Amino acid sequence: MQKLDKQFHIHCVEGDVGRYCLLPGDPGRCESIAKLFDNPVHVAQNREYNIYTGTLLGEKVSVCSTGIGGPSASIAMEELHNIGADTFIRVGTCGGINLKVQSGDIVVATGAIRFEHTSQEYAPLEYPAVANLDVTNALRQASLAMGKQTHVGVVQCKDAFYGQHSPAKMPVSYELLQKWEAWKRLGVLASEMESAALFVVADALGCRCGSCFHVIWNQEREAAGLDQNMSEDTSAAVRVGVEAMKLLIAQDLAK
Ligand SMILES: O=P(O)(O)O[C@H]1O[C@H](CO)[C@@H](O)[C@H]1O
Ligand SMILES: O=c1cc[nH]c(=O)[nH]1
Repeated sequence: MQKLDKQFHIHCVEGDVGRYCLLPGDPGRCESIAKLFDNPVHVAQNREYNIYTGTLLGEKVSVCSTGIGGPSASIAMEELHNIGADTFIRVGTCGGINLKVQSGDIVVATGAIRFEHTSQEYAPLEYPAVANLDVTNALRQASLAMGKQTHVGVVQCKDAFYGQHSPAKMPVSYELLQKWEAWKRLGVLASEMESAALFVVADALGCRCGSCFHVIWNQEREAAGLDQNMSEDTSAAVRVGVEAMKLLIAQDLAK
């Protein structure tokens, strides 16, 4: 596929997006991210891909939703990269695993467990899904500056949302329950669905990618009788992602 061609899924051409891209899963989260850009314009919408472009610190920045899971997230990153993007921040939601992670907190991923399959079509399982250090540091700095309770560490990715939430009813419960116990003992912070694929695809393409998340709930805290809180307000994570992107742009401009 030619670089200048309209990209098959995201329906964008070169010039439509910036080198800096925010990647929420939910198409409905794009508008709230774009509202924090200067001069945002709605560029395209096709399938789960909703795209706006504006500027931050005078540099062109875009937001493109990825939909749910590694397959559609990898397509978004590939096609955005085809038309010039090379720096990505996923702004997602997650469910806490570690007991210290509470509803409404922010999680910043240093790496992601590859319990999904998209990344295996890019790299063997021995290869780790690691976030870019500069992006991760910017996300941590932005979240702490906002006074948010911030947890930095490993997240778990999977393909089946209900494999996380109803593992006992799955025919492969023996595997899901045993591995979940391992994630807990290893101190894994939270579970989500796209970062493992995004981190590995970013490495394959020579791009930078990091992730921050709004914690919706924590099923382990609930099971331990600690709380049953749930929060769907992603506005803080959105601001963390945008502020971190500004930090990266400022660093790049200073080079
Ligand atoms: O809120 P988003 O960014 O979609 O992220 C999380 O929410 C979805 C599941 O509800 C998965 O995509 C998961 O990774
Ligand atoms: O529990 C959760 C919440 C958001 N996303 C997930 O994948 N799991």
